[in-house]
Amino acid sequence: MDIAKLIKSRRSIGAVSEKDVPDEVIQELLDIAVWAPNHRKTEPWKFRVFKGDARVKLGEEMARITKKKVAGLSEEEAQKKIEKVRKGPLRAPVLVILAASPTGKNPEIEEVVAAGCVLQNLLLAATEKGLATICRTGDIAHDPELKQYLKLEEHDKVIGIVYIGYPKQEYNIKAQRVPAEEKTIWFK
Ligand SMILES: Cc1cc2nc3c(=O)[nH]c(=O)nc-3n(C[C@H](O)[C@H](O)[C@H](O)COP(=O)(O)O)c2cc1C
Repeated sequence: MDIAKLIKSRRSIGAVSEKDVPDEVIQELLDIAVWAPNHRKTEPWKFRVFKGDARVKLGEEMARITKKKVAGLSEEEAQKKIEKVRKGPLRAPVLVILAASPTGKNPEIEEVVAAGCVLQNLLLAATEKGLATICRTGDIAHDPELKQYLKLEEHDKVIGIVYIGYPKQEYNIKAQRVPAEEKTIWFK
């Protein structure tokens, strides 16, 4: 697909079927995604892939962590929040958690940006293959305890949880962007 068309047609889509996305397809997407620019070739990113029952266990871990953080909410609100977090990972057959892993060789922002480029590569490569994706975060994504569960280092930063699956239907989602012109000053 023409690159401009691909970039503009990518949309965040959460509603996917339970149909499995083969491991080889996910591996191929990750192998494409890592072709991102990165200063001093530090390649400051890590992936954690969840499929099958590992998603259930991830949801349980997220619920366990969330339970500790619902002070101040009513019993009903707390329960609702915990259950939402528990079920979260079941919304797609595959979750790719992408983290930036700053190496100290570059300013941290540069390493985070490089991982952000990986994110966009991943989303576009998936779109090109007819897969639906959405990157989600929320408080839980940045929780230090979750990082441990994900076998990430303390200084690693979760960029997002990318939900990947086959779309339930064809979507024609209207989207728009503020023209770049409105955010640009040219110096000539
Ligand atoms: C780092 C990052 C985190 C995001 N977190 C969430 C999220 O927690 N929940 C959500 O619904 N969408 C999340 N999104 C997706 C945005 O909502 C989405 O990209 C935006 O609405 C624009 O829509 P589009 O992706 O279809 O162009 C996130 C996107 C990025 C890049």
